[in-house]
Amino acid sequence: MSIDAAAPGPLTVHTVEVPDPGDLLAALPEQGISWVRRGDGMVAWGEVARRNTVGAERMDEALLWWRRITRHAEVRDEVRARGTGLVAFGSFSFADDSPRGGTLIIPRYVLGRVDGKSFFTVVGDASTPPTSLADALVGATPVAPLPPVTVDRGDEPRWTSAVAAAVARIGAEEVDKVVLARAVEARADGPVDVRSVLANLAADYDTCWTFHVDGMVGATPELLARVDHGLVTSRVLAGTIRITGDDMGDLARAAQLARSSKDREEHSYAVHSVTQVLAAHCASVNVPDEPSVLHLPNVMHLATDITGALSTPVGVLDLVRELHPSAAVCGTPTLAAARVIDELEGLDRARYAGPVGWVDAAGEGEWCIALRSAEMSRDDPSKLRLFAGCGIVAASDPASEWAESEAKLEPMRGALRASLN
Ligand SMILES: C=C(O[C@@H]1C=C(C(=O)O)C=C[C@H]1O)C(=O)O
Repeated sequence: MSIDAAAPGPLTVHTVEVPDPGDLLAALPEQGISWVRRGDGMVAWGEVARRNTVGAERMDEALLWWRRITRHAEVRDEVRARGTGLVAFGSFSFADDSPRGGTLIIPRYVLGRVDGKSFFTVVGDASTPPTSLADALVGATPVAPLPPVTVDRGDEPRWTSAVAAAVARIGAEEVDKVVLARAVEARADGPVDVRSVLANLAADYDTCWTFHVDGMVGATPELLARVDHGLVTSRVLAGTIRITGDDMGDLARAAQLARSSKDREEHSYAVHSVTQVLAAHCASVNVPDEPSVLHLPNVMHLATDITGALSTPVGVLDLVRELHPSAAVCGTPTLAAARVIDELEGLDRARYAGPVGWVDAAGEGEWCIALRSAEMSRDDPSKLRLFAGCGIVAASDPASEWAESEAKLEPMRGALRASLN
């Protein structure tokens, strides 16, 4: 089943090079789209068309729609770099049965910077007059400062008993690994301007992808799939410790993380699930023998960058469809883990832990997993729902997993400058 926006007539797309705009997020009008990492990437605003889908076929339907539109578009691309020409941004629910489904959005304007080149794209139809960047920004409102925000603490006994139940199900050999998540409500004294949240996330988590697509906002470290000139890359994260601020102690704990058999086991499931999918589409896949340790301001993760040269004619969204849900956010084996999640979690994850990213007309693009994130309420701009989850294996301890989930909530709580309720 799908909810279709009227299919637009043939689109005309024009990308030009522009002088470096400086801070991309500072240029973003209210409610815009963000895909920014280390200061580069894209911001986008206005909406030419969107496709909302729900159900198990949500990504397939969105992809078909996208292919139909790109086939008919007239594109004049004077820059020819990553993200230029016609692009769509999207976000999809974690679960097949989530009413939040998924969406692909074609924005009217895209401002981007990649490899030192800045570009501006305008999407319209044959009757759209030429628009400069300055024209496109007319009427943009200044960023509203954040009102005071409080965040719930969450129900520790309930969640830790779900973790204990998951450990028991693993002990009973029903699953090897399962990822359990939880959500906390954030409430502000007034409307939250997503741009101040994005600015804080980008400042604090520069190496993560600071995203905002269709009300889903966050700074994720996990790359599900990037396709660039036929080369596919995926960054698998699984196995986590929190940063304490004591540098020597944290370094020792990083070394411990790299040796920990519990974390290595959790990590290997996630690497295996991604490698299997990529191997079906690449002549060879490069998987480092040992994971590295990724340092973020709040946590450290075991990380493996998997790469391959595509040997079948698939695009990034085909890969995303096959990779989701990876063992990093669901578990192993996938179907059994999804069932345990359904039974123990008691949560609609909505777009959390689902794919978020962008795709271009050639099917290339970059998609991450929507982690360290929050869903903004559609009805009330002063409400958000923050999510975090943890991979549970046989050796998991419920209290440590709670502490880990707290650390994973930190990016969004920090970006909201929230106090605990
Ligand atoms: C589920 C989350 O993170 C995932 C789970 C991890 C783990 O359990 O070690 C690490 C990174 C992510 O793959 C989250 O941030 O909410």
